Amino acid sequence: MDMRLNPSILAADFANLERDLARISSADFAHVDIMDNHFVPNLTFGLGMVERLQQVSPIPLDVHLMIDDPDRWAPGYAEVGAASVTFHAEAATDAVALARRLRDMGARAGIALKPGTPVEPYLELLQEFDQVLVMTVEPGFGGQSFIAETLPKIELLRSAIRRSGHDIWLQVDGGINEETILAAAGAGADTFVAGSSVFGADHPADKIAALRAAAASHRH
Ligand SMILES: O=C(CO)[C@@H](O)[C@H](O)COP(=O)(O)O
Ligand SMILES: [Fe+2]
Repeated sequence: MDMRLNPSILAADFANLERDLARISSADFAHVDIMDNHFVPNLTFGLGMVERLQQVSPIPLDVHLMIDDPDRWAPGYAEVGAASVTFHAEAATDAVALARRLRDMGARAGIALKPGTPVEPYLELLQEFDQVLVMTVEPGFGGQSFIAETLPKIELLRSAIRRSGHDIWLQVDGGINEETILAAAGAGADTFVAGSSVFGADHPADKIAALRAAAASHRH
């Protein structure tokens, strides 16, 4: 099974994003957290910033929308060239229609679930998505601790993805470090977002390699 390691630039230096994107060029995607101060109690940046990051990033962008009304706003991120656009199930009015629209625009379509959101309603719809993001912290802030109670949801999704026969990426986001990545990989995650553990390291490239090696050692 392929795996991906996506550093979150939420933990980068916002005054030096081009420099920090260069520091993670050995990663698969740069994870970009969009927060609107409504869906989550924090605010980051929006479409204009993503358009510019897209122009200077050495690796493709994995956009995570923590915003209200993604049905209206998500296609704009596909339009500026984000490789993947993930919106929250709790915020979308018509998740399937939105995912189809994102795919038509050439982006990978992702659906995200907060720690307390059950996955069962989505298990029959998995083929509509290219990736599913299981939040392993409450969305809104970096630097929180991994919530181990999310592991059964990851296991359930891994089984359902396997049954579906589709190549759907299973992403975890929040509190991922060299210890917690073992549990997430063991439960079946194959795509790992890590913010503070990568950018808090003296050498982000070495941390990316260490996280990859840890995940590979516990591959499902
Ligand atoms: O979406 C989010 C937070 O809501 C994440 O992408 C964070 O940026 C992850 O940060 P760490 O927990 O790895 O510090
Ligand atoms: Fe995120």
